[in-house]
Amino acid sequence: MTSIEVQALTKEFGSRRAVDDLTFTVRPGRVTGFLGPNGAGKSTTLRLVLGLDRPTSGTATVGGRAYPTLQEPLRHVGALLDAQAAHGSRTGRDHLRTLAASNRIPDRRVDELLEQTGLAPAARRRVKTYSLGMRQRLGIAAALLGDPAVVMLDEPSNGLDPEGIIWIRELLRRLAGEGRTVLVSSHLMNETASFADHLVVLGRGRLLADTPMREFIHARVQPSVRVRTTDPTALKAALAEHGHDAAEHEDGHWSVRHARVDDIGRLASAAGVPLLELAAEEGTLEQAYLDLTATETEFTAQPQEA
Ligand SMILES: Nc1ncnc2c1ncn2[C@@H]1O[C@H](COP(=O)(O)OP(=O)(O)OP(=O)(O)O)[C@@H](O)[C@H]1O
Repeated sequence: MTSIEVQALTKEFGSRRAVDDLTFTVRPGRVTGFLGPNGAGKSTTLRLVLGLDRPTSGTATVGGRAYPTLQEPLRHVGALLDAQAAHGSRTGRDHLRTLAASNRIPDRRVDELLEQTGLAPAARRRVKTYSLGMRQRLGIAAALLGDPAVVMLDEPSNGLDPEGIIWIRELLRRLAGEGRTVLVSSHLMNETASFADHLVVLGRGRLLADTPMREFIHARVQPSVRVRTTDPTALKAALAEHGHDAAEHEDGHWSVRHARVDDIGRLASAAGVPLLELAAEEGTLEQAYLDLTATETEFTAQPQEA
């Protein structure tokens, strides 16, 4: 089993600390969402893991080894960092073949990946004619060429159409289900919520959270019960009588905080309040993330140098 281990990792660019004493482990068999505002240090951390930058101090290893020491690295770690990186004058197929050859990966694997990523019809077109979404798919194909145990993707949904977004979600779930280590950075909270089991959250280069996604949400957002009725006065009275705190929304539904759906259902029924809708409302990742951003100083605006 191959984990990504980041240990006391620090990277300075001049006087700017992009990554600040980071320690975390990304484990196999689950999708880890990598979150944080612009400039938090996500891409720098991924680059350090891939040996594309040298740390100022600390280490980043994959399965206990530094990436540059891996032989035929595509067979161990697949990464998508920059979808624009492919050479525009090559065809998609040639781009993948070149990568495959340098890691002794057979050409048939290239054709498999072109099929899997939906690029087969465009395989013989030059990359410069590809849309952003197609380049993104090409980058994902490149990452998966060597059937790696570790997959790291920076904003993989970027530029994908709705069908592509569903495809990437299912792909990530499948890769984790196969026991691989999957680390995915994203700014899209709904997207991340749809595929991640675990979260690593950065703010100004520091670790703010390393926790299962459910715990991250539950620690910050109280679940509530959503209710709609034809008789708001009676509902309000019944809730107040039982000490429930309820808020009415513009569209006419009510949220009852810190409540269980069974209790509200029983209470409404006993009071003869007609219900049109009754549902448990789980907190969302977006709410939890915004709660964190509101409370952590690491999220406050970073002065940008000219
Ligand atoms: N090569 C570099 N030279 C100087 N500063 C850099 C360099 N690369 C990154 N930085 C700085 O390091 C900080 C972290 O940047 P990084 O790109 O890692 O953040 P990020 O979390 O990936 O952001 P985003 O969500 O916008 O992609 C930023 O302040 C950035 O300006």
